[in-house]
Amino acid sequence: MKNISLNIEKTLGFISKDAVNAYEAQVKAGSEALHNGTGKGNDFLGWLNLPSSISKEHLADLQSTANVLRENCEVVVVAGIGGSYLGARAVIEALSDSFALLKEKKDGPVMIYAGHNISEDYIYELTDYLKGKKFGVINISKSGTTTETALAFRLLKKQCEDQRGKETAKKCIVAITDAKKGAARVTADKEGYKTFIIPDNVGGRFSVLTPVGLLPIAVAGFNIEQLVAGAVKMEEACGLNVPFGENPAAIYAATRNELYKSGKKIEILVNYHPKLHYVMEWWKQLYGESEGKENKGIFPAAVDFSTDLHSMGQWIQEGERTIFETVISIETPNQKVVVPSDEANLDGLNFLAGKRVDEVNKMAELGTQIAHVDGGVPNMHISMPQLNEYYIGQLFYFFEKACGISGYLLGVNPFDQPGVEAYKKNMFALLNKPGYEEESKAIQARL
Ligand SMILES: O=P(O)(O)OC[C@H]1O[C@](O)(CO)[C@@H](O)[C@@H]1O
Repeated sequence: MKNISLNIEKTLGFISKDAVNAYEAQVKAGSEALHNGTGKGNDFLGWLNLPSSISKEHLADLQSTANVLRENCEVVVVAGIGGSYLGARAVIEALSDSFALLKEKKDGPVMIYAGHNISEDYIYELTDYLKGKKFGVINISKSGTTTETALAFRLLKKQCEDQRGKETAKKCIVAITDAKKGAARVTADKEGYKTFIIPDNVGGRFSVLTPVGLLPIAVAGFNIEQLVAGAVKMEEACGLNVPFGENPAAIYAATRNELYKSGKKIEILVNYHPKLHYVMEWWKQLYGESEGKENKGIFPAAVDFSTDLHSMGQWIQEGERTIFETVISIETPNQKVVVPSDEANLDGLNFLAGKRVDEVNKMAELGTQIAHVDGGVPNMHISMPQLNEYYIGQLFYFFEKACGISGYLLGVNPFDQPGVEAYKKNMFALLNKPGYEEESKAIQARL
């Protein structure tokens, strides 16, 4: 079976191959720091050997819990924010039929999301949609105290109990949280929910291969064994002893850092299949929270092409030359559609007749790559043989490993996120949360 592969050829007019290769020693030091646990944030390295340490029994436990939800729920709400929902959503949206929600016949529960915003309209519309429905909830929060998620869960728990009764609700609510602390743990223990633990040493954005990602993905009907198998494959392919030139995580980390050093401050992740939209969102959190600190770090952005070629395409082609692109390309689509011939040919598209739509998409991709490189945008290319669980598993681990190395190359702690506390502190002060009296006074004086 093939692996995902990385091609950096189209960055080499902007940075030299020698400059990339010159990172070899630094990358080795970074990888060793990860594997030996001697670098910054070394109490959050549980993700590193996670794929190969997932047991069959654990997967079976997840699958049987997923089956209970599948059997008892027509809708399952995944409540979580950031790393506590993006990985699951990334896989579920990438692998689901784009119109699954509109189809009468469903293969499993409808998967929807909550706890990732504080919009009153969203919460109203969600709870309204759930009225009269047999729904369940997967409540995901590592800290167990995240306001967005806790607020949504408070409403969903009540609605589930009111609609389905306490006993059924108990069967249809699952908590994924810390082993001991946090409000989500306290509630789950008190109510007797089935729970899964997020290991202490796995941060939210690295948690997709824990129950955080695996349970919702299994509930949606996707193959978590294959997802893990793909990640295991990349754990090997990006391992400590794999030579620099053959290690995709090492090369990606080195190339993006060299591009950054040369003035390319923004990395745009690109897809040509909108189903990958949430894979990009997952990646944005992974790199944004890991690297954006100490007044440095590449800004991770993302676009869906060719859609965004008709909006952001102008900026990318001719705006400030501080960007580079990383394209995720799917070699073979899962479906086949051929462009039909038309006798009148009023739209002038007969030159495409007989071709697969993917051939047109691939020429859009190639044409864009050439145009953007000509326009001063270095281009990295990640090739994914197919869109399935196995290759998404590979992609996840590849990006995680590269992120750890890249953060160390940049000289930051890739495993903390102190900056996200600032808004929370102000919000609590403004809402007069008990314990924030001093902050409340201080912030009121500034208004
Ligand atoms: O799982 P939790 O603790 O609710 O956190 C959710 C998200 O919030 C953050 O802690 C940022 O506030 C992320 O790092 C994390 O993925």
